[in-house]
Amino acid sequence: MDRAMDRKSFVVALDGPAASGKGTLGRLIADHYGFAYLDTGSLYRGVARRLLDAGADPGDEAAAARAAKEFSLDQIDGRDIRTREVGAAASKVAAMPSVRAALLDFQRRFAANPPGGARGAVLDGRDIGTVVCPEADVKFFVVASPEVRARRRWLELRAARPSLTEREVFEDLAERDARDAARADAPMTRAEDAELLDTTHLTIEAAFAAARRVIDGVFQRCEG
Ligand SMILES: Nc1ncnc2c1ncn2[C@@H]1O[C@H](COP(=O)(O)OP(=O)(O)OP(=O)(O)O)[C@@H](O)[C@H]1O
Ligand SMILES: Nc1ccn([C@@H]2O[C@H](COP(=O)(O)O)[C@@H](O)[C@H]2O)c(=O)n1
Repeated sequence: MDRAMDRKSFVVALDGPAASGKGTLGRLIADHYGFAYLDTGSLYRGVARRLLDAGADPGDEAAAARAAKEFSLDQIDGRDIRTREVGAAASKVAAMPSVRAALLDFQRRFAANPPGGARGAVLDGRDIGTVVCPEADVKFFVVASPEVRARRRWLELRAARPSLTEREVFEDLAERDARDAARADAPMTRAEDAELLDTTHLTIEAAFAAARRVIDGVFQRCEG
């Protein structure tokens, strides 16, 4: 493993639709291999949160681009960016090329020079394997059925919002996924060289074990 990682930062890219399990896997992979982890969705959510807090329209591209240019991760410390409203607004600002351009450099720098001197980086999002890090060492496209994803996200959100129904979450995810896949700039799509990881019937531990097998296989090929 050491020789494989002597060189540049080792990059793991995780893409896929909402609530498929990318972030869960990303954190586990980063902990296991001692890599830095970046949830790139939090950048788009942070921009959206800022606009909503300022009473601005998330459809206002000039305001969104300004917020993206001024964005830094510490702006989201302690802020609730995991709400339905922020998720929906994030996918609107994420369709704007000027917003994506303003956030691209930060993501690429994180991958190439992971913070804390880590030897690798795990990034999860929608366009990591296709646009942000097309040269990533390992790419996954993580999926699960829409029903299973809606259930998982509903279980997560209902404590803060007991009136929320599973159907509403299902519809939110369907709308967001459709917008993310249809936009012209950096749409959500599986990179040709990405491993498809379907977590519909996998526990978190089983999905993590499947991801580790792929990553360990790449390490071994690098060493051999
Ligand atoms: N294999 C699994 N089995 C059961 N629950 C899971 C599994 N993977 C993830 N979860 C749960 O599903 C929810 C969504 O997972 P996670 O946040 O990792 O998805 P995500 O793809 O990163 O979503 P988003 O793109 O919206 O950030 C979480 O509550 C997580 O604990
Ligand atoms: N690389 C990325 C990451 C995210 N987005 C957009 O942000 C929205 C929220 O992301 P979550 O991962 O937190 O669900 C998502 O729906 C995308 O619109 C993106 O475009 N590119």
